[in-house]
Amino acid sequence: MTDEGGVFFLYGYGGTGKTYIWKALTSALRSKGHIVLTIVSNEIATILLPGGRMAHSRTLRAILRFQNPNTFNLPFGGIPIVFGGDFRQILPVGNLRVDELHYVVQMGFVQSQLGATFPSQSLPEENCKSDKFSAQT
Ligand SMILES: Nc1ncnc2c1ncn2[C@@H]1O[C@H](COP(=O)(O)OP(=O)(O)OP(=O)(O)O)[C@@H](O)[C@H]1O
Repeated sequence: MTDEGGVFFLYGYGGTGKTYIWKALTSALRSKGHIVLTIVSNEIATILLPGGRMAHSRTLRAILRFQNPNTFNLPFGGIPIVFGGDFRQILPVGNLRVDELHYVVQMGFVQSQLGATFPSQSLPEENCKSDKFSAQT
């Protein structure tokens, strides 16, 4: 990651290494003195990330209030943001099947005008099927 910031999206099946990358990123940035907010969508996920906090309006308002005249036109005012997750793990909504929900969210977010402006990285499914990590952990 450069010092220029940006918005990124990290995506992959369960067990492919998303949390591992977020933890590594968070530790690397905090060790350099940067402020990193780890915001998650459900209570259980707060224990997975160091300093994890539930997303709520107060947190989001603080992010959206950030103003820098030099980066005014950039998404989120130029704050570096790494979105991520696995849409297959979203809890059921109404009568939608998991694969339908996954499709709806992906189309609405990744394919949106905003989603089209930032790089999206998908972790390979083989990561979770292989035992290549188990020898190292
Ligand atoms: N690059 C890596 N090197 C070593 N171990 C790794 C690496 N990436 C992931 N792992 C290990 O693989 C396992 C699964 O990774 P992780 O929990 O990050 O996956 P995940 O995509 O966040 O899964 P989930 O979506 O189910 O939360 C963990 O035990 C993690 O420590």
